[in-house]
Amino acid sequence: MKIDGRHYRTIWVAEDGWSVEIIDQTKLPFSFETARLTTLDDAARAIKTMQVRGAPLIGATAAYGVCLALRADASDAALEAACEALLATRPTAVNLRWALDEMLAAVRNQPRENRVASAYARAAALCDEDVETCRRIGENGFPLIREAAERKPGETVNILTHCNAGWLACVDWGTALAPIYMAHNAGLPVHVWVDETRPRNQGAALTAFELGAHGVPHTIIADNAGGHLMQAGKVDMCITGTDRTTANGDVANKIGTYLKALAAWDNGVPFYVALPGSTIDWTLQGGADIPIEQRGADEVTHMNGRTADGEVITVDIAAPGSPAANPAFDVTPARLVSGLITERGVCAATREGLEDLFRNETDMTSRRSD
Ligand SMILES: CSC[C@H]1O[C@H](OP(=O)(O)O)[C@H](O)[C@@H]1O
Repeated sequence: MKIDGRHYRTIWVAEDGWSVEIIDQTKLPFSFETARLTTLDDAARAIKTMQVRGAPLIGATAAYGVCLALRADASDAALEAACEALLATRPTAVNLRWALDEMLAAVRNQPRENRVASAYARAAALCDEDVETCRRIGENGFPLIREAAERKPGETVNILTHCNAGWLACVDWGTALAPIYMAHNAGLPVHVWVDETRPRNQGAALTAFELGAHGVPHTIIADNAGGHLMQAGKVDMCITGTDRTTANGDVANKIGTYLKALAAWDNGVPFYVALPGSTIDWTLQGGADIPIEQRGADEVTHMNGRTADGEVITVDIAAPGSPAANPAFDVTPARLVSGLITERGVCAATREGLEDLFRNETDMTSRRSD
């Protein structure tokens, strides 16, 4: 998408033809900075520290992490070690495993002298595919917003989203935000309630940043305000992303998603989840088996922010010495999901719905377990 009129993806190969540039999302929204990855360790660190985040972008970064590793050593042992190191960075987003499977399939049977070129070609193709996939998610989700607008002519369609599932979570377009961009671009009156999304504030810092940059009307809200707004009839639908959706339609997403889905269910508000096929884990038959990342307590007890004189600092926000727990994701059962918006269409959050859309993808032979 565009930043100050210039088009960006979230990740790209630098002019030297081999190092990898990313938008450093830990600097947003107060500073737009890029970072250059030149080694496997750089790529692993970028994922682990959330310089890049979001399931599709984590996968894309891991793909280029394999490229950087093979430049240093294209042996079988180095390839396996690189995939193992990257897989260990964050456990919940299945796109990480999916992307590594794709890279292994592209290079493992290549002679060593061809591996680097094959890896860069596959990584570039994964990024191009993600852009097209997310664009199609936008196209397939757009009618849901248009129909909501037709039900309330002349009024604004209010959509609640949680965390960041926009173009900053992908290579471009995004998943949950893609239909919103399409609707805005088509002139539909949309407004987005943006959950701040504690503790890392991806909503307040990233979703608000990218919606503002694109001119989409939005309001940041405390995570705990969504249910109240739904009770007041101020939310027409919810659309979130997902980091891993199981074969039966259970959805792992940023912590707090489940509570929004419960509030939506209680208030008759449609709750949609947008995802690419690469986020479906066909090896899991239910959400109870999804690994939930436990991140550091400091993310809960501390907050980054900008002071009045423009300095970005980290402050304590909790009673000193109190322990804190930080599960980074939760699982929304399929029964609370109104529909899954994918690049192949919209389906029910059921095995049948997913298999109807992804029939040729359900072959388990190409999927490794975590
Ligand atoms: C399109 S995937 C976006 C997904 O990823 C976020 O998690 P994180 O920021 O920790 O990588 C969140 O769950 C979003 O819904």
